[in-house]
Amino acid sequence: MAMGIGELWSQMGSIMASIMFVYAMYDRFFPPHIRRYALKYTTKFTNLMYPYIQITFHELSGERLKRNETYKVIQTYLSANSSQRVRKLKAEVVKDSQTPLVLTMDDNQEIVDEFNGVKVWWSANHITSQSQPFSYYPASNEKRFLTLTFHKRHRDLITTSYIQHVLEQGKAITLKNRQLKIYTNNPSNNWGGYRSTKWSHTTFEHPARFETLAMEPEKKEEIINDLVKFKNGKEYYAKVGKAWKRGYLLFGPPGTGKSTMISAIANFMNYDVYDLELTTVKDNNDLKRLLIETSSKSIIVIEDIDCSLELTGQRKKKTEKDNDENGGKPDPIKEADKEDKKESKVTLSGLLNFIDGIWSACGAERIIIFTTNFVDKLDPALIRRGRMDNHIEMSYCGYQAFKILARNYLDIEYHHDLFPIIEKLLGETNMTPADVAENLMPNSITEDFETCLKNLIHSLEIAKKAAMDEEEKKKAEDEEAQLKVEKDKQELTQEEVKVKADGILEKKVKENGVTN
Ligand SMILES: Nc1ncnc2c1ncn2[C@@H]1O[C@H](COP(=O)(O)OP(=O)(O)OP(=O)(O)O)[C@@H](O)[C@H]1O
Repeated sequence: MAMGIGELWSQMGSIMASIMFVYAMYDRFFPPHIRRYALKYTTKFTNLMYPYIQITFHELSGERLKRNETYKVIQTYLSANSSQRVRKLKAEVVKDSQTPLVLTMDDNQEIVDEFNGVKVWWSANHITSQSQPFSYYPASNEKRFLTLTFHKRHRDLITTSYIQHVLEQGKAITLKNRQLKIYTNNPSNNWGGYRSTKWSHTTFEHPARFETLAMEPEKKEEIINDLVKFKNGKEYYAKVGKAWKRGYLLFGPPGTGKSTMISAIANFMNYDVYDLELTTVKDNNDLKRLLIETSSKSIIVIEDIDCSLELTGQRKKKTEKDNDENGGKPDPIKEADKEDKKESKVTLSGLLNFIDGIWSACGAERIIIFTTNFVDKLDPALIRRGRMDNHIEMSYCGYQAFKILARNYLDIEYHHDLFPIIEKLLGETNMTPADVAENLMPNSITEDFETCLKNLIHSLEIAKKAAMDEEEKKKAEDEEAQLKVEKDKQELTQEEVKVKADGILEKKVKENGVTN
C-alpha cells in the first residue's frame, strides 16, 4: 500500500533527528585528536572512491599576495567561453583593455569545457578569511579561486596539454583585447649627477589601417605578407639562430605616409610603439638601457634618422635653417634644446649595437623602423640588409593609391567619370598622398564629392604647371650656366691667344733688339 505524504515526512524527520543525535554524541564524546584521525581515514576512503581530480588556481599568491597572472589569464579564457553559457555573470572594469567592461563567471557558477573529447568543469569560488595585512588589496578578505575538475584517467592530458592550451588561448585573447600604448623617451631629472632618459607612455589610438593606407596594392600586400611571416616566425628564427626581430627602413618625401605606415603596422601587429628621440639619449649606455626597458611585441621607431644624430651632417643644416627662421638670431628655446642635443654622445657604433648587438636580442618579436626623407645620406652600414631587412619606398600618389583615398574620403567605391583625368594628371605630376588627401577633404559641409574631385584636378593642374615652370626655369638656368662656361672657355682661349701673341711680340722685340 502506498505511503501517505504525512507518514513520509514523519519518517524523514526521525531519520534527521537520529543523524543529529549521533553527530552531537560524536562531537561531544570523541576528543579532537580522535576526530582528526577519523577524518583523515574517511577522506582517504572517499578519495579512493571519488574518481575526480581538482586543481585550484588562486587569485592572490606569494607572501605579499600579489595578483596571480595565471589566474587572470585563465579568467580571460573562461570569460571568452562562458559569457554565452553561464547565467550569472560579473561585470568588471579592466585597465588597459579595449573592452573596458569584461564579463566574467560569477561566484559558484560552473562551466563545462571540452578538450580533445574530454570534459572538464571549471567553477569560480571564494572563501572569506581574516584580512591580510600585507595584501596589495587590503580591503579584500575574500580569497577567490578557480577550480578545475576532471576525471583522473585524463590526468596527463589535462595537466600538460589542456592547461597549456588554456594559458595560450587566454594570453592570445588578452593581447588581442589590450589597449596599445605609445612610449616616448623624455630626459629625466638630474639624479646623482647622472642625466638619463625615461620612457613615458600614453594610449595609442591612431586609426590608420592597411585598408586605409594609400599605396599600390601589390606593394601593400608584400608588406603585409612580410609582417605575417615575421609574426609567425618564432620557430623559424629559433631554427636559423637569429634574434626574433626585423628592421624596416621607410624612405620617401615628406607627406608620403611614413608615419601613417608605422601606425598601420602597429595596429595590424597589435604591438606597442616606442618612439625613440635619439637626440635626448645621453650616450650609448643610456641607449642600451632604454632598449632593455622596451617590451616584446613592440615597434621601436626612430623617425628622421638623418636628422637625429650627427651621423650624416644633416643636423647641422637643420640648425642653421632654424636660426634663419628666427631672423638670424638664435632662438633661446632651440638653443636650450641644442644644449641637450650636444650632450647626446650616441655614436653610430652604439646605434648599430642597438639594432643588432648582443643586447638587441633581449625580448623578442620586435620591429625596428627608421624613417628618412634622404636615404642617400645615411651611412650604408646603418641600413644594410640584415639590419634594415626591408627597404620600403613611400612614393608620390599613384592612381591606385588615389582610388584608396577617394574611397576613404569620398566613399567612392569604384569609379567616377572624373577619374581618367585624375589618372592622367597623377601620371604627369608629383603630388604626395598627404596633398591629395587634403584636396579631397570637403571645405564645407555643402561641398559634394564631385566638387572635391574638381578641387583635386585644379590643384593637380596648378602643381603640373608649377613643375613645368620650375623645369623651364631650371633648363634656362642650366643653359645660362652652360653658356657662361663656354664664354669663360672662349675668354680663356682669347686670353691664351693674347698671351701667346704677346710672347711672340716680346720675342721679336728681343731678337730685333739683339740684331739692331
Ligand atoms: N599613403 C598614405 N595613405 C593615407 N594617408 C596618407 C598617406 N600619406 C599621407 N597621408 C595623410 O597625410 C598625413 C601626413 O602623412 P605622414 O605624416 O604619414 O607622412 P610622412 O611621410 O611621415 O611625413 P614626414 O616625413 O613629414 O613625417 C597623414 O595624416 C595622412 O592623413
